Amino acid sequence: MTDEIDFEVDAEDLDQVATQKEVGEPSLVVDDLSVTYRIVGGGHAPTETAGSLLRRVVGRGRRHVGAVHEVKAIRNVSFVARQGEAIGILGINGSGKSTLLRAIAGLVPSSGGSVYSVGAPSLLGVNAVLMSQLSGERNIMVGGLAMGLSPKEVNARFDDIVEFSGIGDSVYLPMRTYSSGMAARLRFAISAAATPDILMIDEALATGDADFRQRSKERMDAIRDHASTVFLVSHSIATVASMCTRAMWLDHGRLVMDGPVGDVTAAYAEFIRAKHRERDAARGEQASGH
Ligand SMILES: Nc1ncnc2c1ncn2[C@@H]1O[C@H](COP(=O)(O)OP(=O)(O)OP(=O)(O)O)[C@@H](O)[C@H]1O
Repeated sequence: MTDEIDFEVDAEDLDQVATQKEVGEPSLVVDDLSVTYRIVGGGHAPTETAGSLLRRVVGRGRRHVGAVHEVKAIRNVSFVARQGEAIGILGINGSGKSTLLRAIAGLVPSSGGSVYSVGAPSLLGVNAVLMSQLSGERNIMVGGLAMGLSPKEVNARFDDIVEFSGIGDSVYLPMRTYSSGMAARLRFAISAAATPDILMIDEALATGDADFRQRSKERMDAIRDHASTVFLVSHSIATVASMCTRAMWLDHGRLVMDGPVGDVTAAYAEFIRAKHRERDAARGEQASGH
């Protein structure tokens, strides 16, 4: 867990508001879900103090290289998502946002609780299958297959994906040559090419321009029209406010707030402002030598 606070509070581009749609049947039930990562080796817990480090170094501590420690990334989270909802997931670094999506997609095992879903939730996020040494073209195939499309379906949608991403002829170059914005736009275009029952997008929209965001929003709306649910992880309060109808706020793996997007983004923005004030005050004290 870091105490880094690296995201905006002010909505500089709230030109759009998420389209309200009639919500339908439950698409996903998350019941008392917990996820614990077990880390083998490394030798020390992240909370280690100078004292505990000294004890360990001089051999009186119990920890040793090869020790296992646990990170409770998700703690007893429960909610029901419905068809037609666009749900933003907010929280500072390390609060458990990606882990929650990965657990819903079945990519990490849960240590407690259950997830029930209609269809298979599809996750194409920052850490997804795409490979930097392959061209965008090959990655469209790899990503499309990972989203559940057949090779024929991927080929049929290839031009649309390239056009949506706006990367042009760069699609034939290795992805490692892309800017982070280009890569993020391509990932989003691939994930949005399928219409899964539950689409989960991890940090894909942060780098697009206004035009790309508008197209993304339209695509997310179209997916929701198909009785699907969209989850969107973002560090940007403005993105969640403009793309989502509902928001969840995670902190230390706990779901601290879940409700209409306006209420949650307002409370979360206040929390971030308070963190900024704390940090500035601490810096001020340091600077004045206290
Ligand atoms: N594969 C892993 N092995 C061990 N610990 C992990 C792993 N992935 C995440 N963690 C830890 O689990 C906690 C939650 O991480 P997660 O990536 O889900 O948070 P996040 O809110 O998505 O963070 P960020 O905003 O920085 O992407 C953090 O303490 C992180 O260090």
